[in-house]
Amino acid sequence: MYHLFKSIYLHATSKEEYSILLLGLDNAGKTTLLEQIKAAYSASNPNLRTVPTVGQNVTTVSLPPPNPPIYLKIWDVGGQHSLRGLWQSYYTSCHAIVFVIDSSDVGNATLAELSSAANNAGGGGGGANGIDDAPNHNPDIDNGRLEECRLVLESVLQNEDCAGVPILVLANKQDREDCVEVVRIKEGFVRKVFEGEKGESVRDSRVLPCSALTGTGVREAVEWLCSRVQWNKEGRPPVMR
Ligand SMILES: Nc1nc2c(ncn2[C@@H]2O[C@H](COP(=O)(O)OP(=O)(O)OP(=O)(O)O)[C@@H](O)[C@H]2O)c(=O)[nH]1
Ligand SMILES: [Mg+2]
Repeated sequence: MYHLFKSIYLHATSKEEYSILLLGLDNAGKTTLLEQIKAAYSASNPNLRTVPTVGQNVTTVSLPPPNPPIYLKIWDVGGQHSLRGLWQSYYTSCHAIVFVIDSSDVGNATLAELSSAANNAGGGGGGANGIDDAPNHNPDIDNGRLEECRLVLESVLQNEDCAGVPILVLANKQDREDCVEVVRIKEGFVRKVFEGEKGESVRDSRVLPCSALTGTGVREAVEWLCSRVQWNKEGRPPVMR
């Protein structure tokens, strides 16, 4: 009888916990985003004086009503080239991935040019390092780190440990005057990568604008994640805490 009551009590008082993995190139804004999420859900001030992450940062937030009573455990990992090999050790246990893009570092290309850069998937090795094959055919077009970003996003999508995991692409730094607007990142770049041969597996995805620095768009991002991890909970069950 004791055990029955204990299990009823534990069931009634425990909450689902989902792990969210923040990925993206170095300087994209992952740690700043983590700080804003932590601040938004714990009524504290964000520490926006970030330094490049070597290793990981992690924080757990509990969402207030009307959100469902769940925990999000958010993992922020370093995006520097030499650290990207560590990402895959997080894939099997994550419930969603946020891929953060610096919208001010994808160059000045038009929508059509962005698309053709995205279509340039080519046959190259395309590892997670983004330096092997970089076919930037037109020297007049400054693509910033778009090509590197494409290779890295493709390598995430291709990894079988990420199969079926919802992916939120955040077009970050939308507060900057020199940023590329979200529609261009979405239609000209991300959609092509997802529809390309290296991103072909069907998955739940969304592209949203945000500014991790000002906090704009951060709650919308968290709410999307919250709904999608729950929607996918048969595929990737939560941990009970
Ligand atoms: N203007 C602007 N700057 C931002 C924004 N988000 C981050 N930054 C700045 O971009 C720089 C890098 O931010 P981080 O959050 O440290 O970047 P990161 O992705 O964690 O970088 P790594 O740890 O090296 O992978 C910092 O100077 C931030 O202040 C944003 O939304 N707008
Ligand atoms: Mg960081």
